[in-house]
Order: sequence, then structure tokens, then C-alpha cells
Amino acid sequence: MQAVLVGGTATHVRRLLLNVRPVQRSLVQLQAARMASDAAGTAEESPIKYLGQEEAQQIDQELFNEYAYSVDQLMELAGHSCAVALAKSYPLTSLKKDATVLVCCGPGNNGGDGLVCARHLKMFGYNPSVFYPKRTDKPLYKNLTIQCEQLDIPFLSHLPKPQLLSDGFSYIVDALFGFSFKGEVRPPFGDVLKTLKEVTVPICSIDVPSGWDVEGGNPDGLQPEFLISLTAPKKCAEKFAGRYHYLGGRFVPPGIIQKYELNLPTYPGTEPCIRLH
Ligand SMILES: NC(=O)C1=CN([C@@H]2O[C@H](COP(=O)(O)OP(=O)(O)OC[C@H]3O[C@@H](n4cnc5c(N)ncnc54)[C@H](OP(=O)(O)O)[C@@H]3O)[C@@H](O)[C@H]2O)[C@@H](O)CC1
Ligand SMILES: [K+]
Repeated sequence: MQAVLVGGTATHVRRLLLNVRPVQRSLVQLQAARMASDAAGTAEESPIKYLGQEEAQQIDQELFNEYAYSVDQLMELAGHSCAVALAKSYPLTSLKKDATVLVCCGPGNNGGDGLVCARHLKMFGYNPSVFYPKRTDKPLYKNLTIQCEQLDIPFLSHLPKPQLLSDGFSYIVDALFGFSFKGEVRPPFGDVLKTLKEVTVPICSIDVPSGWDVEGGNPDGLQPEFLISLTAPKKCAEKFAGRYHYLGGRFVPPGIIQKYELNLPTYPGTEPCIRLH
């Protein structure tokens, strides 16, 4: 705490810390740190942390097991932040082709984020379609699928050729694999990634560009124009050379931010996402 007791803030901060419950302390400490750096006027923000694969999975488990969040909750917030960041990058009025968007969903939670994102894009006035080749039997995914179907979001039975995709869609959301992707791509996703590599419209990746090693990236893989990192960027995001890099998933409790030294930027106002570059 010494580092944050600057100028007239010391007594105020001590009083605050005495009067709050332990779970609130980290919030107060975060705020105190901000007050201190504001007061000093010199402190530079530490750089945001880029997570390794194991660390990302550890945080994921901690959110569920120790912080008692459910997958549905976080997926909803994550998918919503993806749709908002996409709408900021590709405003409805700037799109031709009736604002058609294709959302490609994989078998895990990254695919679930894609289904949530598709639903919110529809609510925002876009015309999403979904390609979801390997479905999971769990109720969460079934429900997300029904919710999309009830909004008349079409599900494609196969992935069209690159030329048709480029002609038919304004951009393509890549929600195939996130931080649990490992090893060589297995069928049917090799063909899917090959097709996506050939399209000429922007590819927009959720959390990790699919087919990239979560830490090392993939210089021969997809080169998305847009990436939204969820919770915190993964190491591979250092290799992202596209136009829009967002951070979303504004649900990380201060305890986790501190424990893993995430150094997350401050989200503006009530925004669910923030542009990193
Ligand atoms: N707390 C958070 O941070 C939150 C995270 N969230 C989101 O969850 C994402 C992580 O989700 P996840 O853990 O379910 O894994 P994900 O990356 O979707 O992939 C798993 C699937 O891929 C498959 N698969 C793997 N490798 C493969 C290969 N080589 N070739 C082919 N298939 C392969 C694997 O198959 P299996 O090994 O089971 O056969 C499995 O089916 C994360 O990135 C973020 O988007 C938010 O929803 C909520 C908050
Ligand atoms: K992805």
C-alpha cells in the first residue's frame, strides 16, 4: 500500500480500507492506485499482460470455480462485447450487401461466443447467418442455437466457395477456436480455414485467430482484419497485424486482475469493449 499513499490521499485511503469488507478491498486498492498515479501525474500505465494458454485456462476455471460465474453469464457478456466492437468497426450505415455477416462457429465456447454475437448483431440491425458444422449436444449450445433460429438467423448447411462468400457477405466472424486450440487442425476445420484464407472480405476473429497457436501465432494462417481479445489478450495477439484490436469481456474481478497482473486498461464509461489499437 505504501506506493499509493501519495499527498493528501493517505488518510482517506486508510479510512476506506478499514471500513470495507475484504472483497471490496481490492477495488479500493485499485482506485487508490489510480488516485496516486493521478496525483503524481508522472506514473506511466504498465503494459497490458498477454496471457499464455495455461494461464488463460486457469483464469477461466477460477472465474467459474472460485468466483461462481456460470459459463452462460460470461459467454453472454463476451459475445455481446464482440457484437458491440464489430458494430463500432463496421457501422451498419457503412456496409453494402444488406449488412450480411457470416458467423463461423466452432465446437467449444469460442463457438458459443459466436452464437451470442450473431444474436446481438441481429438485434443491432445486421443480417447474420451462421455456419456451425460440429454441434455440441449440451443444453447451453442447443439453447443458443434455438435463440438464433427464433430470430430467423439462417444456418448454412455447408460453407460456400471463397468467391461466393466474398460476394455474399460484408465480413466473416471467426468463432471457430479460442484459447483451448492445440496441435494440427482436425477435420472438418482444415477445409473451413482453407476457404476462409481465400476470401477477400475482412475476417474478424474472436479471442484468437483460428488455426493460430495460442502463444506463437501462425504466419501462414488466417490474417484477420479485426481481433477482439476476451478477458485479456493471449500471447499470439502480439503478432496480430490487422486494423482493429479490441479488448472485451468486461467481467474480470479486481482479485483476478491483481493476482495475474493483467494491467487491463480502464474501460470508458459503460462500454463493454475498448480499442487497444
Ligand atoms: N473466462 C473466459 O476467459 C471466457 C472465455 N470464453 C470463450 O471460451 C473460449 C475457450 O473455450 P474452450 O475452452 O471451450 O475452447 P475453444 O478454444 O473454443 O476450443 C475447444 C474446442 O476446439 C476443439 N479443438 C481444439 N484443438 C483442435 C484442433 N487442433 N483441431 C480441431 N478441433 C480442435 C476441441 O475439440 P476436442 O479437443 O474437445 O476434441 C474443442 O471442441 C475462449 O477463447 C473465449 O472465446 C467466453 O465464452 C466466456 C469467458
Ligand atoms: K476464433
